Amino acid sequence: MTGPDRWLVVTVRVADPELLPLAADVLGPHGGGAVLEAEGGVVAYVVPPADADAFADALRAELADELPDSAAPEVSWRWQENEDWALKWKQGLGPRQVTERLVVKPTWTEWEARPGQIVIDIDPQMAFGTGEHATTRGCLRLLDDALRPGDRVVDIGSGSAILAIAAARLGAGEVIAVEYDPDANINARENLEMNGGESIRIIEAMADPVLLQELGQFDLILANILSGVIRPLLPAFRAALGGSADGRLIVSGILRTESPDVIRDAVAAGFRVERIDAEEEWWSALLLTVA
Ligand SMILES: C[S@@+](CC[C@H](N)C(=O)[O-])C[C@H]1O[C@@H](n2cnc3c(N)ncnc32)[C@H](O)[C@@H]1O
Repeated sequence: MTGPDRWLVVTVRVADPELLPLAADVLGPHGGGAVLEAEGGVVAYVVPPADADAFADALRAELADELPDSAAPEVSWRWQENEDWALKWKQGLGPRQVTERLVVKPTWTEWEARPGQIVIDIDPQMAFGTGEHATTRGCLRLLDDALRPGDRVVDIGSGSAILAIAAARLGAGEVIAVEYDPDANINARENLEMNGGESIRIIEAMADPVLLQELGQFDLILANILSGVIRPLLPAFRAALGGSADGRLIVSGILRTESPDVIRDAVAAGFRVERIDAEEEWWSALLLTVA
């Protein structure tokens, strides 16, 4: 495990739990994109700033700007030694069989793979996407079913690149990963190397309609980001799938309570819901393009 000697562990609580994803969106970039739901709110491990109180004040101001007043965000922080943190991760984690074919495991654990099984090694670092989150697992389950050999795939908000790696190992012809967080991408590149994913191209950028248009046409798009990011991008996703006879979009990072709004916008953009995968409070879906 690399990183500083200690982390500033920052927790944001909000009055309305439905606003937690928005709080995560504000906190995420400070913690390299990685946000856990714990301690009654959202938590990020932040590289120690020069002044923790000043950092917390600046974060409070940012939250006040980005969240509705009803959120009433509360920010608290504590220090945690890096060694303990790494150990905590290690002690709690093991291999996870996500589908018949797909297994995700930390490198220090063993898994005896059956013929045809795909084992992805991901060490928990600062990037989101270890298989420990319900949204990642939802995407992997839908992807295992939806991917066709030779597909051109883009993974939007790739984090650790776990979904991009799975797509490549399931037989995609070309995979592009888009992620704006440089720290996540350092981790993602290590993961590509560890999993034979060197052919996957990582684009370090904010996904927007212009970038999507530049990247060309795809058969399958993966987007495990927050619903607030996904909804405005749905028309651009639809356009990027327009050249495929069989365009598929897998979305996640959506709370069950947010799913009606996502479905409404997806239908308006030219999709229909093919399959839903819900785990805990999270909702993921495979959407198909309609003519
Ligand atoms: C919930 S994580 C998903 C990581 C991984 N794909 C998975 O399924 O586990 C979302 C990631 O999207 C990135 N992200 C959020 N909005 C983005 C945008 N507009 N463009 C590129 N990356 C974005 C975040 O930095 C974060 O790493």
